[in-house]
Amino acid sequence: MNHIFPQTPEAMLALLDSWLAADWLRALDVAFARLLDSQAATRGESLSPLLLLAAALTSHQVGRGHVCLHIGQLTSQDPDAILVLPPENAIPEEVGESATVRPSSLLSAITLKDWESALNEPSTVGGVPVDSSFTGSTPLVRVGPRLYLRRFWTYEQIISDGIRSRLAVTVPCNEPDSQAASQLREALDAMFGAEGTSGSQSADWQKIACALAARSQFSIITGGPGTGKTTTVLRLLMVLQSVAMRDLGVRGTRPLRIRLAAPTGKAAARLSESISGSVDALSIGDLPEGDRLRLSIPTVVTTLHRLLGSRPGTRLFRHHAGNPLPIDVLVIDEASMVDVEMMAAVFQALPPHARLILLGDKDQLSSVDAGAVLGELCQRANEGGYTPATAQWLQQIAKQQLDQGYIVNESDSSQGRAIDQSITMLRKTWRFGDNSGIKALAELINAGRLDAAALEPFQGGSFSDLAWLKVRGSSAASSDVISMHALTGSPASFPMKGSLADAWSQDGPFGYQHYLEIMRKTRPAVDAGSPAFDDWAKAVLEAFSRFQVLCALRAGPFGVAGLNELIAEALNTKKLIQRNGSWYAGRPVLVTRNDYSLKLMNGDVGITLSVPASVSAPSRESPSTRILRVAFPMGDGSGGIRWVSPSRLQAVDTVYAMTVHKSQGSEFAHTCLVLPDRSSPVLTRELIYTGITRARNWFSLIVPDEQTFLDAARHRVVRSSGLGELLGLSQ
Ligand SMILES: Nc1ncnc2c1ncn2[C@@H]1O[C@H](COP(=O)(O)OP(=O)(O)OP(=O)(O)O)[C@@H](O)[C@H]1O
Repeated sequence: MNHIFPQTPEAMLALLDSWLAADWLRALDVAFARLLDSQAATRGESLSPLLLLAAALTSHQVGRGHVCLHIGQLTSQDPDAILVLPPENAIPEEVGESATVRPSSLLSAITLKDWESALNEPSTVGGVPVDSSFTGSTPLVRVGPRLYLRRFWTYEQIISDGIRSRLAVTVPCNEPDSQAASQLREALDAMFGAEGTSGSQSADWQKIACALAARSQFSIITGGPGTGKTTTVLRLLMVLQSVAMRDLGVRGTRPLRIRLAAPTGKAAARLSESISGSVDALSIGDLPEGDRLRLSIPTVVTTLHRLLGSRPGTRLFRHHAGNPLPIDVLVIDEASMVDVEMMAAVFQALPPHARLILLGDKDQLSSVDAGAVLGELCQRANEGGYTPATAQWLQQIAKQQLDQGYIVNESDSSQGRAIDQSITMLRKTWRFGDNSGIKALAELINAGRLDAAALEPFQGGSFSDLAWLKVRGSSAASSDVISMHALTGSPASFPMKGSLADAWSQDGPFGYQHYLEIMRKTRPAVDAGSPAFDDWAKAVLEAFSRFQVLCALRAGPFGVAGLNELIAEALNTKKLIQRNGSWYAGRPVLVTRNDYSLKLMNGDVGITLSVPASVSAPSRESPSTRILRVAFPMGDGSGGIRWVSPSRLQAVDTVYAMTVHKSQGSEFAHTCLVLPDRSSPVLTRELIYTGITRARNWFSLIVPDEQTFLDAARHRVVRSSGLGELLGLSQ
């Protein structure tokens, strides 16, 4: 240890306090170290300063999305980078070198052996081999180089046990000559055709996904935007239900009880809309169950919180191992947003026989809270990792021939694990045409093949759905470009030509002026009655959802606060809104905290409208008196509007600009991503990819500096966790 390393617990706690004062750590992180110190003192023990540091840093890493602290990395890599200390937004003058010691200086002489001996404290740290069942109650748990808060170690165990027990179930259709296999074959052929929907030339990954998911109690279907995840899961549910319905009448059988869920209200509403529109349109070939089959597929999608029965103010749910959900199949969409704690709660609430199907895009940003469950489980999805036995089964049941590159060599025991056999990556994009710039840019970023030359076609106007706007730092000229784009969507900056441009401009790309014009032009007469105002609100909300400005940061001119102000001011100047207070007609707001009494969820978007007093509730005011109310979609599949008084909204932000993190699970016809003028640890490949893939028809990028974009696209996020190792996916 070097001379600056604190030699006593008191000195270490004082150092942690200085990190807290400098805003490097959260109060929670330091309080945790203090708690361990005082617990040890009551036992008459004294903990080593290094252990106290480890405790605070483990809590710090959890706050940053990691499931654990990777001690090995602290000795082999730059600790400042691993811990992001000083934090990305630290102001150098305030936390100058003299004020605080950096982790790199503090830990420069600390070896792995030092860590191991400090953590060898059985009353505080439970040390366990990778998959032993640990029943101790120590506040920290160490598994090899990973140090966990016990709660988070437990979540990983629950998830891994839930997956492993489901993968271990032998399903009858696994045996190609069985009756179950022949029923599955028939149902798959009815839904996809004997050769699959891609024709006989290439593998139909959707049919493969259905077949693999049908033979496993746990499965994942991953893929980029528009690769058909929803379409595939719908067909899968039809296949599962059709097979289940054939057995009806056999004692004890009934149609499958299926539930669909998503992590946020927004994502749930989007899946619900997509499924409702698809069930009737789906061809079910000559399956004998006919319309009964369609009716047995739910179209209502609930949030995970609602499904599990969250209890406000607690971490507990109404459904858990002692009161499991009464279901047979659970589908979770947008699973990349589900953190370890919620995923563990799902596994606990599922009855042991229930099938779990996860859908999501493995390359998107991970959950806001700790964990990267989908990304970690899908780390080998690109390569396939199917065993020869799986490939042969797919050939017999789905009539799909896997390319050799996706099949592992059976002699390599580290490959072709059980979990690999239940994951399918959809590889063909159906939503975007071959000339789509959105698709090409997203693929380029994911492939990591990025340099200035590769960006040229995107900047040079080769794609009609993509606009690349360069601005110069935070100058007045930059502000003008951003405000103009936010107002109009700048159709002229999309390289559309001639009559195509005219046709397209009818339908976009729009900016915010569009929804404000709809608001002004289609406002019902004051005595039109509540249904007319509901319809008006729906039209305004729909128009608003056609465009969204996204950004990476919260603060600064290119962050949420700066952009919201810039855009609101520009709309005000153009008299599209009248900002005479914090609440005004046209103000769009984003709910930032669940509010169960108002039935509003974090992420819900509403628009402030001026309506007659009688619209939202019986009122003593004169019917002609106009008041401000915020219109939110009801979000229960009814298509209704919930009117809320602004004074009741405690946690909302204006949402002309939204962070990419908040936009997960949403999609907009025109998405504009504004990047800051300097690199930041927040700017990552996952963030850029998630931003681009929120766009359905048009994508515009506003970049002050091309290098910032390139740096971001090269910077990957790797969250520390042990789930992959527990399931044999990584060492
Ligand atoms: N096999 C297919 N043949 C023809 N069209 C398809 C096929 N699969 C999907 N599509 C179409 O592609 C579009 C995108 O499909 P879908 O919504 O299922 O994709 P997704 O991966 O769920 O999209 P998202 O990224 O929005 O979650 C839909 O219009 C769908 O009808």
